[in-house]
Amino acid sequence: MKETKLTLAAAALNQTPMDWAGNLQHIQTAIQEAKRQNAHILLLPELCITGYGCEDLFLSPWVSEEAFEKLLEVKEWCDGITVAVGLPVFLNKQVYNTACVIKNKEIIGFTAKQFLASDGVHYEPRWFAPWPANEVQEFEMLGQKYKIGDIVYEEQGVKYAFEICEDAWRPNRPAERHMAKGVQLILNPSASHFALSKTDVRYRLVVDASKKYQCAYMYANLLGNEAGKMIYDGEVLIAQNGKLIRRNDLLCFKDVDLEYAEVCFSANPEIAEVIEYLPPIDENKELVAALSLALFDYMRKSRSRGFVLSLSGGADSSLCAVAVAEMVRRGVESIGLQTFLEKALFFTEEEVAALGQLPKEEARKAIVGKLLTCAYQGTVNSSDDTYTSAKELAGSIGATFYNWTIDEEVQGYTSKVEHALGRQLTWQQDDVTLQNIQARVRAPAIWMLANIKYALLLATSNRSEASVGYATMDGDTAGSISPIAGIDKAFIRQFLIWAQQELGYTGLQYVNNLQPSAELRPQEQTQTDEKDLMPYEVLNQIERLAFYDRYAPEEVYTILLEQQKGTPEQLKAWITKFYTMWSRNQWKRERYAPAFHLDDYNVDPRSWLRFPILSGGFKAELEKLQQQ
Ligand SMILES: Nc1ncnc2c1ncn2[C@@H]1O[C@H](COP(=O)(O)OP(=O)(O)OC[C@H]2O[C@@H]([n+]3cccc(C(=O)O)c3)[C@H](O)[C@@H]2O)[C@@H](O)[C@H]1O
Ligand SMILES: Nc1ncnc2c1ncn2[C@@H]1O[C@H](COP(=O)(O)OP(=O)(O)OP(=O)(O)O)[C@@H](O)[C@H]1O
Ligand SMILES: NC(=O)CC[C@H](N)C(=O)O
Repeated sequence: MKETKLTLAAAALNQTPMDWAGNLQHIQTAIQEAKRQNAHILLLPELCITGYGCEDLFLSPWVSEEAFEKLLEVKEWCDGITVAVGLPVFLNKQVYNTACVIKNKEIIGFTAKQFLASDGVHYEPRWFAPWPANEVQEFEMLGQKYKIGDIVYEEQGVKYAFEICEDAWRPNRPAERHMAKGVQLILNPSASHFALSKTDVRYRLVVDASKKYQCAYMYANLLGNEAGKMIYDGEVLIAQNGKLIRRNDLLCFKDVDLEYAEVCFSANPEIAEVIEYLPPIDENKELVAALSLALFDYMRKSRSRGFVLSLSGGADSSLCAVAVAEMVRRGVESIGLQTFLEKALFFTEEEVAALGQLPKEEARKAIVGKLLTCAYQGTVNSSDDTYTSAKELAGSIGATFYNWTIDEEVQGYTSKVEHALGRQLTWQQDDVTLQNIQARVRAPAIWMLANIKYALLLATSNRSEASVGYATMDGDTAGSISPIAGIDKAFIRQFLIWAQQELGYTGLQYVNNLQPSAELRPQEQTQTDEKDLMPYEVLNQIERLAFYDRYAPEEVYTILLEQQKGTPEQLKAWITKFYTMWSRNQWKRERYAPAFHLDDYNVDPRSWLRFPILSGGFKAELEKLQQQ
């Protein structure tokens, strides 16, 4: 085999479904950059012309037709370079998820995805048809004939072929067959959603495949919060024969993040620059990077002017506040102050100039002050501790902070209802009602601030309380996005300690000394979440065993008993409480504000976990459990 050297480039793109102009702009920028680096081949992410998250729009033939028109525009930018670009193709009344190869302004083929992603957050079989292995067909579009299917391409004698995202995740992956066809380079355009620690799986899929199939392997993922819920880390990998050659910094705030490398193809290729060491995964760092990029993209793509938050000084709302502060810190670090403010879309030229004059730290706080408005809304049941926590945290990050009480409004509603019923409401008889009215009365004023500021109202729900419906509907669930609803409470609490110590958020010292409490009952009752529910650690374990590992209630009990998580009686009581509350509160999970997918699973019925709203509530299974 004669030696050939090719410069390979791959770019992560921050796309948006159906933002034709924006998506094409990023594709053009990537092509220009790849040409500047004299790249022979440029790989772009899966479905990057339309965006990956177009949902049922993929079923409308006109969307594929429009994408084809855009492809013809992209083609014209590809002089002297080969570019792989993703789009849906409507053919024989079906839609195929394809990567189109354009070589020197000529379309030379479409590779169609063979394995459709259908687990967790993915629903591809609803829109696309899988392409059969080894099959190549011809089709006609706008008077031209094209090849589509399982194609092997060639660049200067180097044979290459594709695995499109999920293709690489299956045992019978196309790479198994590519080898026999003499393929030396595999391209993988992906839309692989972010989840904690997932990069490690991708690394192994790519690097191990390059070893197993003795080939070069290039991978390009989407970047950013594309369509609202899923976040993409923009991972770019280039590997050869089991060695990693290139990998970028994940979750950056750029529109286009391109990496390139010269790769030698021969019987025994010399691999010059090898990355020997990748730092170990730190899930806290991953979380803050994903959360802050997701918030920034959501804000600018929804054309909102920042965020409003009902800040209780407790863990959940404190995390939301820190996430916005980190959005500013990481964003400015990633793309610079000027670009960050321009991308935010609503800062005036004068503001940008004035902020540019300030010392770094001051500028950051001033930006947070514009982007985050918080209010502490106390009642007679609130403590000085939570007030101090909220005020100090807001002050330390520069957020705008208001403080008012809601006792008058609570009293107003309570008196009206008491008058109508002809009796007083009491904590003995009306506990939940008297709690919920406080949570509900916090909603209207905070919504007012959101309306005044044209800002997004952050709902602070976490996954643990979503599982058991431990929240007041239209009260503390009020909001337009729920950034942390995918993360469990135990993770949130350890994260805040880490953020205080490692990221320097000294304002978190107060919340880190508090026990989570709703503060909805009179203070002498010392309400805590864990007294109302069960230890969060146990709640999280039951949730995971029940809905991630999919065990039956009895099996969950046996596992927790073996792990000595409680006495038999305690465990039976907690498991019964969990399943009962889980079933009763599915309707609430249907009504949460859009949530980011961050952990390896979530409980959102619109993305990861579907469950009936009305059900038997595990009655028979829980009765059986009691007899154990
Ligand atoms: N299947 C179904 N479909 C539709 N609606 C259904 C339903 N099942 C019950 N409902 C309705 O749900 C309503 C009850 O729901 P909702 O009013 O939200 O209230 P509910 O779930 O009864 O109580 C809220 C719980 O959350 C706790 N909480 C509240 C606020 C903040 C915090 C905190 O941690 O800070 C904790 C509070 O201590 C209490 O235990 C009832 O009116 C009932 O009719
Ligand atoms: N005194 C308060 N002032 C402003 N908002 C409040 C107040 N009390 C509760 N809230 C709102 O209700 C939400 C739900 O309360 P919850 O207790 O679940 O969360 P938290 O207070 O942030 O954290 P923790 O549960 O750890 O105390 C809060 O995140 C906050 O948005
Ligand atoms: N777009 C895809 O095919 C994504 C599926 C793949 N299993 C992933 O999560 O990365």
